[in-house]
Amino acid sequence: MAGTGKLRRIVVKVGTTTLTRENGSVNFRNMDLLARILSDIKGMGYEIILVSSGAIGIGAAKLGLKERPSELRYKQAVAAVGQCEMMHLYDKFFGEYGQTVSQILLTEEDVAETHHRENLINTFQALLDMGIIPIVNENDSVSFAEIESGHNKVFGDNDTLSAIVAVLCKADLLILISDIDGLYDKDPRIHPDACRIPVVESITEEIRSLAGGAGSCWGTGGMCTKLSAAEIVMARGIDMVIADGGEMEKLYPLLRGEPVGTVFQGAKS
Ligand SMILES: Nc1ncnc2c1ncn2[C@@H]1O[C@H](COP(=O)(O)OP(=O)(O)O)[C@@H](O)[C@H]1O
Ligand SMILES: N[C@@H](CCC(=O)OP(=O)(O)O)C(=O)O
Repeated sequence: MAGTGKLRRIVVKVGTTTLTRENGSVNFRNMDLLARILSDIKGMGYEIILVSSGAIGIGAAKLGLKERPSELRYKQAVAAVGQCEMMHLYDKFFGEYGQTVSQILLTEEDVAETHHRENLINTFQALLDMGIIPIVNENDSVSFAEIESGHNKVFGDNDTLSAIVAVLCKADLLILISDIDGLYDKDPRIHPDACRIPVVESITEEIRSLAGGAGSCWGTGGMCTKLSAAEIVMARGIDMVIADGGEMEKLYPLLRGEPVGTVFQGAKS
């Protein structure tokens, strides 16, 4: 696990719930903190790939909408506005900490088609070689898998997308930053007595039965898609951690191997 071996390449996924508030406004504090900590961690010698949700949430904030649009074409239009604004903010915040960022927007076909996939892997490698932080999102204005699908597709939400990116880039660790510090034995928003599960060794039916949907109108997928992501990376021997976006400083002890959030242990070969 983190902190114990030659951990080097980390995929970090951040959810809409960390980048925006429930009232719909952009959480600049969290975006700035994320940029500062990831820049710092990169300075410690790690390679960082950021998978960021938030195009629709940040687009809605920019347009003054009070809730996520429900019609597909409006979601896609809002995502087109929000992706631009989100990258502007990342460029600004990461720039403050001396980093260059880049944008990679993906659809399912980009990963499924061999030639596209190879190009994609080469692009990630070249960016990392140049010390640039790739920031990935689904290409929401073109693809409707993620923003419409629910949990049943192989590709179709940023939790799963981050797992696919982690596998493509042969990452050592996937960190999902959410509005909650891990998987609980029931949804803590509904059950205040819920207990956090510190370590998961395999995604059993019992573990699946604990996962509920998104906790707010801004998040999508909830724990269901996070467990799908865990299943993908664990099968490839990659660890995954769910960590709390409200306690981002805990990424430091996490990388020292201290117990943080819920750790999903990758299969040992
Ligand atoms: N068993 C569970 N343990 C923890 N959180 C759960 C569980 N079941 C459902 N959830 C919900 O999942 C939410 C996080 O997922 P989501 O809303 O999609 O956020 P994100 O934007 O980080 O992807 C939590 O706020 C919580 O309400
Ligand atoms: N691609 C969409 C995010 C969809 C998604 O998976 O959101 P989240 O549950 O916040 O990770 C966007 O950028 O708004």
